[in-house]
Amino acid sequence: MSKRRPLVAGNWKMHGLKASVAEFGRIAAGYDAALKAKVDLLVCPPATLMSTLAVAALGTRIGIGGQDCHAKESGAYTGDIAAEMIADTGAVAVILGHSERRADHNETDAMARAKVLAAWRASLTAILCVGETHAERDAFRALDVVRSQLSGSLPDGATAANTVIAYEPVWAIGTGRTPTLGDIEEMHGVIRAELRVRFGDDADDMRLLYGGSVKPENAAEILAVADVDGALVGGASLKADTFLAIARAYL
Ligand SMILES: O=C[C@H](O)COP(=O)(O)O
Repeated sequence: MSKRRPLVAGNWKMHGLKASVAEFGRIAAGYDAALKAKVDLLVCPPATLMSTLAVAALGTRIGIGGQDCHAKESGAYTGDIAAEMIADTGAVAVILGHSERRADHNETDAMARAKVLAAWRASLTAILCVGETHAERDAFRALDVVRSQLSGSLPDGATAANTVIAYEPVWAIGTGRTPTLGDIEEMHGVIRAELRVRFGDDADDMRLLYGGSVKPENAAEILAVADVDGALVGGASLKADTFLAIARAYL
């Protein structure tokens, strides 16, 4: 029997100033005993807020995560952040291979793979994102694209403790559009099957998140889909009310 505990993760992307610490406080205040019993929460703020939120999160059981890291431990890489630096703030996870990184920074599967290894080196959980574009789905290539992203960006050595996979169809991010529940189930089933081939029974304990326009209105039906173990939430994670409402779908 699977030991998967749901995870609702918020990706704040490039949103948030010092004033957002109060919003995090509202998330922490609303993460009550009933929610704590059912679902893990993770908040991934911009790098400028990571240390502050890691301190604010002490004692709340909410994890803090980064949104990207460099593959190297240190060096002359202006503007970059090492996984070790993320861990040093008190953060416990890092989002990697997000489609916005792939599109805006030309990140390849090989680069995402190197970053996953960096995250593990720093004892961070890697939240590895995969997902097809709309053109790829229209061309019936979505399953193959995601299989290929997984094989190219997920190194051997993945475990339920060090890795979370987030399926995020690129065309569903920030658009208000979502795949059908059947399409989400099919994709998550394929990802689980791929993980089983590589990692055996351990794959049954790995968490697979769905991401892309998750809101309070659609959370319950999406989170009830087989092999969906939580959500990676963008826009709706910026407000405590909507973020917590998504988590409450598990109550
Ligand atoms: O990482 C989060 C996703 O890109 C989803 O963003 P969204 O919830 O704003 O569609």
